Amino acid sequence: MSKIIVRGGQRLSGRVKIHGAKNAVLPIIAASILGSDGESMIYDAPPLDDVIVINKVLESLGIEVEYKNETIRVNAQNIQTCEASYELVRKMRASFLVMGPLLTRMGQARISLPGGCAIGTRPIDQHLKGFEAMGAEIELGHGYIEARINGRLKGAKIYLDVASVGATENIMMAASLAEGITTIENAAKEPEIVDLANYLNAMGAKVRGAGTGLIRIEGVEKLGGTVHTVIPDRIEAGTYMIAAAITNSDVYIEGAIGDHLRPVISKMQEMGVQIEEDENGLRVYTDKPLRTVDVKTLPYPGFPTDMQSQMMALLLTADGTGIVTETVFENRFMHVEQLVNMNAQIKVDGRTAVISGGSRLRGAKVCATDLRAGAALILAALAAEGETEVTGTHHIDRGYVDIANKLRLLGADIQRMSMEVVAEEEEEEATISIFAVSPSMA
Ligand SMILES: CC(=O)N[C@H]1[C@@H](OP(=O)(O)OP(=O)(O)OC[C@H]2O[C@@H](n3ccc(=O)[nH]c3=O)[C@H](O)[C@@H]2O)O[C@H](CO)[C@@H](O)[C@@H]1O
Ligand SMILES: C=C(OP(=O)(O)O)C(=O)O
Repeated sequence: MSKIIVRGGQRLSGRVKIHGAKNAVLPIIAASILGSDGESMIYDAPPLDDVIVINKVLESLGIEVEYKNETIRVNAQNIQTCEASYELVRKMRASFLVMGPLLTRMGQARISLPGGCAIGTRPIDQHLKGFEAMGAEIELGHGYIEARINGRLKGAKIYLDVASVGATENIMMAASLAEGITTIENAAKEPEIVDLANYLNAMGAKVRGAGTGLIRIEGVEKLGGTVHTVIPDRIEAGTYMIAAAITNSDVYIEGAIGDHLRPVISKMQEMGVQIEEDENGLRVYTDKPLRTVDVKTLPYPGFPTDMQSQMMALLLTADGTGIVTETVFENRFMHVEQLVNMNAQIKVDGRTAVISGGSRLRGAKVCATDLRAGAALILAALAAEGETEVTGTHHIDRGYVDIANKLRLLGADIQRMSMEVVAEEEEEEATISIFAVSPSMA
C-alpha cells in the first residue's frame, strides 16, 4: 500500500517512453493456452499487477510461465486443470479471457464469475452466447461458470448485441480451434483486437477482418508457439498527452501510435493543443489557453471510455463549459466526487457530466476509486495549486508502469510513499502533537 503525493504547478519537458499495452497483453497471454505445440515468447509485456495476475491464472492451470525483463515465455504443452478459481478471477475481470481458449482446447472449462466492478456491472452474456452458438453447454452455479463440449466446438455465425472487446476476443480465441468457419458480426474494432489476431495468426490460426466489424475465423486443428511484440499502450500514451497539455508543457511521447489515438488527438487539437506526429511518437505542447469541447465515449474508433476521466481533468483547465457523455459503462463518473474535492465545478446527471472550466484546482486528499479515475486525479494534481495526496494507488498500478517516476523524470514534483513510510510519518506527527499538548495538560 502506498500513496502518491503531487505538488502542482511544475512545467514538464522531455521524453516519456510508452510501455506495451495492458489490454493487448492480457488476451495475448490467455491465447497462449491454445498453443499445444511449442512455446511462445511475448515481448514488451508491461510489468503491471494485471499481467502478474493473469500469469498466475495460467500457472494455476499447470502452464509454465516465466516473466522477466518485460518478456514472457509461455509453454502450454501440458495443462493440468481446467478451473480458474475465484481467488484469482476476482482480482481481475480479464481473467475470464481464459474461458474461450480452455474450452476449445480441453473441451471443458470452469471459471469463477468475474462479477462487476466500480465502473459498472459488466455482464458476460455475449461471451456465453458465442460459446453456446458454437455448441458449448453452459451451466451456472456456486459462483462458477462451467462449459463443456462434445468433441470440438463448431464454427457458427455470431452477432454481438454490443461490440464487446472481451466477447470478441474470447470468441475469436475459441473459434481458432473450432471445426469450420465462425463469423463475428458487430465485432469490436479496437487495436488490441488486431494485436490479438496477429498473435493468433502467428500461432497458426486463420483470423481475417480483425479491426473491422466482421471477423471471420477458419478453425484449425492445432496451434503452436510463436514470437510476438505487444503494441504500445494507447491509453498510457493518451494519459501522458494530457499530462503535457494540462501543465502547458512540451513533451515527446515515445512509442505512441497516432493512428490508435485519432479521437484523442482530434479532441485535444480542437481544444487548441498542438500535436506533431512522426514515426516514433508524438510531440504534444500548448502555446495558448485551451478552449473546452464536448466529449462522448464510444467503442473504437470513437473516443475511448478509458480516456474519459483524464479528458475531464483537462476540460477543468479550459475556458468554457464542456459536456462529457459516457455511453460505454453505466457508472464511470466515480472520479467526479474526488475532483470536486479539488475545487472542480462538475455537475452529473445520469451519464452526462457538465464541466465548468477555468476555476483554480486546489490540492486535496483524494482516493483513486478505479484505474483511470486514479490517473485523472494525478493529472488534475499536476495542474492544481498546492499538494494533493492520492490513495488507492493499487488501482493505478493495474495499468500504469511507474507513473510517479515517469512524471518526475519529466519534471513533475511527485513522489510515491510506501505505507510503512506513511505509518512512520503519522506516528512521528502523533508524537509531536502529544508533546505539543502536554505542557497545557500538565
Ligand atoms: C482488459 C480490457 O481489454 N479491458 C477493456 C475492455 O473491457 P471489456 O472487454 O470488459 O469491455 P467490453 O467491451 O466487453 O464492454 C463494453 C460494454 O459492453 C457491455 N457488455 C460486455 C460484454 C457482455 O457480454 N455483455 C455486455 O453487455 C459492458 O457492460 C459494457 O457496457 O474494453 C473496455 C471498453 O473499451 C475498456 O474500458 C477496458 O479497459
Ligand atoms: C477498465 C479498464 O480495465 P479492465 O477492463 O481490466 O477493468 C481500463 O483499462 O481502464
